[in-house]
Amino acid sequence: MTIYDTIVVGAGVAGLTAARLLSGAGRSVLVLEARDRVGGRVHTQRSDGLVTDLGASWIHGVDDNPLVDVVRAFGMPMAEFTVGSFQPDGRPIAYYGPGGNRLSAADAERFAADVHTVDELLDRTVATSRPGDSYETAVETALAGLDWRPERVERVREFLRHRTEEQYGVWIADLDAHGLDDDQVEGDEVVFPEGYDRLATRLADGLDVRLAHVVGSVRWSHDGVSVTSDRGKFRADRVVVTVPIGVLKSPELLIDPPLPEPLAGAIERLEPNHFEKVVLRFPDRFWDDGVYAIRRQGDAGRWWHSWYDLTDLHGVPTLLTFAAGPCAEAIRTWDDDAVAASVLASLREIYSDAVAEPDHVLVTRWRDDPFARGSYGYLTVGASPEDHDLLATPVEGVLHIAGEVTWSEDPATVTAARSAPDTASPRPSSARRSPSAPSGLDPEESTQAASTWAARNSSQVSVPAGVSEDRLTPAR
Ligand SMILES: Cc1cc2nc3c(=O)[nH]c(=O)nc-3n(C[C@H](O)[C@H](O)[C@H](O)COP(=O)(O)OP(=O)(O)OC[C@H]3O[C@@H](n4cnc5c(N)ncnc54)[C@H](O)[C@@H]3O)c2cc1C
Repeated sequence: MTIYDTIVVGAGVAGLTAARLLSGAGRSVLVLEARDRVGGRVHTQRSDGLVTDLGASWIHGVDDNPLVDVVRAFGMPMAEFTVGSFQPDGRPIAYYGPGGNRLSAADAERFAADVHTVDELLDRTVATSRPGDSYETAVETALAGLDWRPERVERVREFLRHRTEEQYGVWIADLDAHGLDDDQVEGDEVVFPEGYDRLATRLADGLDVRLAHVVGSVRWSHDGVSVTSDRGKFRADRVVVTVPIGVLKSPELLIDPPLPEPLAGAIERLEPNHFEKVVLRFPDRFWDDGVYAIRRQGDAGRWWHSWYDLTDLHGVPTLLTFAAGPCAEAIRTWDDDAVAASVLASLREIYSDAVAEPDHVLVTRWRDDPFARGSYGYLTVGASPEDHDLLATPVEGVLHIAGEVTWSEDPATVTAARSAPDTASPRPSSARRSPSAPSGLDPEESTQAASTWAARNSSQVSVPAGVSEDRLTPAR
């Protein structure tokens, strides 16, 4: 039986990056992937000539983002769409008030200013929160200090609730006070008109990836690892496990002996969320021109409050909305028609009869996907951002958990999945972006691996002329 240097479990962005770093450093690497495709939660549907990202769409901030170097090297065109992090302003947004009328520009500006005021207060209440405080507690503490009339406070409260749901797919009282600590966007946000999946297919180039291999157990000792899939058993000196937090928590993947502390505690405190996309394509546009998003305030927007205009990106009239947190939990058992009917009823409260029946509706089901079991991880009340780092603690130099949920600077993102395999041990915050090692590599080898990574990307990938800033064209 071949004994590999490293087996990587999972061919998402984290697993493929880890495999490239290691094989670039001369290691023999085998990647085992349960699905019949690479990319994991980066998944693009191509049908009827349309390109739809069903998982990740955005890079949430291109400044100083290592992922941007990779997508540029791969020649992936990007389009600016700076609205993916639930900003209250910055780009044109059509706000509809509780009564269903569009807010004037001045009212929308006043509302956005209120959100910024509370955000500043919130920074302080989060920083001084006690262990065990929820994000809701921090928000209520910030709001309690205001002498505004109740209606004005309520608009900001509901905005922060919706932001928690869209950013982390969880009800505000179930997220730790520090659950949005990483929520800063540096620079423009971009999306991928030709599909985000190109990143994964390019990363997989030249790697030994075995698709349709569902790993059921990882047995490890000082002597190495034995990984059993439904298509056979494989051996290696070490293993990098990049499956999502929902899979790590499930009994479907056995790690034997069980993960020790501090990893076990971190897994307990992190949870997979409820967050799904609903994409609707219409025969004609009926919504406001020249806006990135439409937002609804008041009780009517309890579930469906934000729609993103993807028309220019998709080439046909298209709106994207999210089922997040309690809404996503509630619609889990609904069929797509019922979900569409609910979304359309909300749109009709704004645009009445102008809302046509959609030609096409797409509802994702990541929470029920056995190889995702949620869209990404969040910090339960009592958890700490450090839990992400603790989960990346190498186990006896043999086993390393990597993936989105093990990176505390930008967890829940493709950026995190790209960065997590760089590290071998918990990092002080100041050193989080410095390249360190995948499991089992010492710092010197790590630097080598990182340079090999860079060299491979520049020598093996032909970068078409003009790819860089000038491909950052607006999506609209
Ligand atoms: C709806 C949605 C929207 C999102 N939006 C954004 C966004 O706009 N921007 C952003 O940056 N991020 C976004 N994300 C998050 C982003 O997609 C993830 O953080 C990132 O792709 C995770 O990469 P990963 O490699 O860590 O995990 P994955 O991509 O999940 O890779 C893990 C791999 O392990 C495989 N696997 C699981 N179980 C087994 C097993 N038993 N045996 C073998 N293989 C197994 C899986 O099939 C998968 O391929 C979104 C995610 C979703 C679902």
